[in-house]
Amino acid sequence: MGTVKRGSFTLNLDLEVAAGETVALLGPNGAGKSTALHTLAGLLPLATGSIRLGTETLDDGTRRRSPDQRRVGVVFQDYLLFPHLSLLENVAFGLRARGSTKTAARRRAADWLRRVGLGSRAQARPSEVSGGQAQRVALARALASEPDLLLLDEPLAAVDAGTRLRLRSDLRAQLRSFAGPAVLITHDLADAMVLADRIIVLENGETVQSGSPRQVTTEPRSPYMASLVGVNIFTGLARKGRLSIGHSKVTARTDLDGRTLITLPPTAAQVRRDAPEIPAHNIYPARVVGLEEHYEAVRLRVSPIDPDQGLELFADVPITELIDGVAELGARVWVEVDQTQLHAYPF
Ligand SMILES: Nc1ncnc2c1ncn2[C@@H]1O[C@H](COP(=O)(O)OP(=O)(O)OP(=O)(O)O)[C@@H](O)[C@H]1O
Repeated sequence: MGTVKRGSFTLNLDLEVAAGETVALLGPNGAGKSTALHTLAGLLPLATGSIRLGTETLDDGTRRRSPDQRRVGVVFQDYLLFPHLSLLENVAFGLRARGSTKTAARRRAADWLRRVGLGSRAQARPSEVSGGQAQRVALARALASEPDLLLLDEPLAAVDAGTRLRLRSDLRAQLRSFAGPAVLITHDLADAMVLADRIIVLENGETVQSGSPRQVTTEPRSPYMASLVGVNIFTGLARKGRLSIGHSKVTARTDLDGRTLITLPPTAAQVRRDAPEIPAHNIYPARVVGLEEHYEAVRLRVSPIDPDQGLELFADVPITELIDGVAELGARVWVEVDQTQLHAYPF
């Protein structure tokens, strides 16, 4: 790919997807995910660079194939099914538009509805099926025209949490059997992890990191990605076997050398009311500056009284271990960082 301009926003994306591979573009609102998807679909022009699909050039910054000249299947976030057509006619519509005869289009559409488990609902209208079923119709419609590239725009955003789990594994199976490249955009980490072989994290139009789902989650490279994973992230410096973190006196052993990123799970910071009997460099006084009730824990945001002593971080206190006076905004507490759970990796 290359760059895409949208008003004052610029997307700068280097994207290569192999046949049979699913890549997720993951990022916050306004990161440029839709811009990327619309450009691949032919709805927005490239400013520089090129888009190639197999041996064909779809856009080289000067000449561009229109959306209907591209063999690209798109599953939109809100599915865009025609309300007055049956599910069968919805799936057949794209085939008819691409020149299939009515009979052939209907036969193929019926076959695809069966493949997504909706063979018996072929005559229903979109208003008569659930959100999850509508999602499967949209997928069948995209796949029925045998696209060379499949694009999915937040494919599970419109379904409830329970349906989402089941639909996610169904969709994963469908993606596995799709032979071409697939690009998925989402801001849901679980969707990206389950559905994609590779994740590209986009922020402000730029790639922040890319790798396997495991790589991007174990070694997040931005505060956004760390917050999606649910870990604290800091910058540090490794020198002569010692890792110093931010300006704090909290240190740890390391084999690395140079600038590092460091994560710490919120469960690896203990919050206590009383000062320790034996002072240690990983224990420091702090104040509770934020508080969130979670299912089995209270997540506290603690800020060191002296920024040169400790780290500002999230700490989870299990409900079963809550002590009076700790889970209160403004409370003065002691924080102990479990150094064994600090994970450092090159910056
Ligand atoms: N029609 C438009 N004209 C000008 N700028 C636009 C237009 N649509 C979007 N933008 C800008 O482009 C940037 C990227 O938007 P985009 O919709 O690609 O982000 P996104 O990652 O898909 O976000 P979301 O998750 O909110 O859909 C934003 O800063 C937005 O303000």
